Amino acid sequence: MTRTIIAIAGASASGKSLFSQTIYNELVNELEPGAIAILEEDAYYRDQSHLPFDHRTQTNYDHPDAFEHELMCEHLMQLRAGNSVDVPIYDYAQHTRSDQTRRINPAKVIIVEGILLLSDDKLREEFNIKVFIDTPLDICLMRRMQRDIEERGRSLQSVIEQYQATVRPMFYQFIEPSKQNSDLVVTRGGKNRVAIDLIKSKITQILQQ
Ligand SMILES: Nc1ncnc2c1ncn2[C@@H]1O[C@H](COP(=O)(O)OP(=O)(O)O)[C@@H](O)[C@H]1O
Ligand SMILES: Nc1ccn([C@@H]2O[C@H](COP(=O)(O)O)[C@@H](O)[C@H]2O)c(=O)n1
Repeated sequence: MTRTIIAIAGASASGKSLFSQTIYNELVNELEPGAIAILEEDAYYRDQSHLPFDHRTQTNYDHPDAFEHELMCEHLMQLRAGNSVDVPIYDYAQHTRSDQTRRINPAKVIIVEGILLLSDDKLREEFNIKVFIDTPLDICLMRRMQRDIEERGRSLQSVIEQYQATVRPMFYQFIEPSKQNSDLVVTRGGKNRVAIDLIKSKITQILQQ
């Protein structure tokens, strides 16, 4: 069976999760069970349980080295080959993996979302369709502040410091240039209805082949 892997990349808080999740939620009930799956790059942040908490807060989470991309690549190859994989579950408040995993079955269409998907040569080879969510960075920062404080256990001060030290510089060094590797650039993030419908139609077409 041919499987299609769709990558959704872009800055932190650009709307990648909302975009991917909207497509998934709107399709999942009208498709046969197991036709579509969703996978997050964030699940592949390296395990740091061997480090004290204070050290874990100092990690540059926007540099490619923060991710175990080799494991992600291996999992994508396994899914393409028709095998299930056990994906780590990441804990943002603890800055490390939890001891739980989530089983992902080999769906015909797999949506993958994450900040650095298109900057990694090996990972890029696994993607059939590459989308870049292009949201202005000031909008991303506002959304990130709200989300990180409400959902990821952060203080306003820590969001501002991390943004200046790593998030913004790594965006310009790695994420923004990777836009050139995309097939499609989507403006207005997770609520671009035309783009959501286009990807949904493409997925429906793939599943009918
Ligand atoms: N177009 C949009 N309009 C309003 N809010 C949005 C939009 N896109 C995303 N958001 C919100 O911004 C926050 C970050 O979006 P999210 O999808 O989690 O970003 P990412 O996955 O790129 O980090 C979330 O709270 C989300 O609901
Ligand atoms: N312990 C961690 C791990 C990651 N981050 C930040 O998450 C961002 C990527 O996730 P998005 O959902 O926003 O795409 C990335 O910019 C990291 O800075 C973190 O703060 N702490």
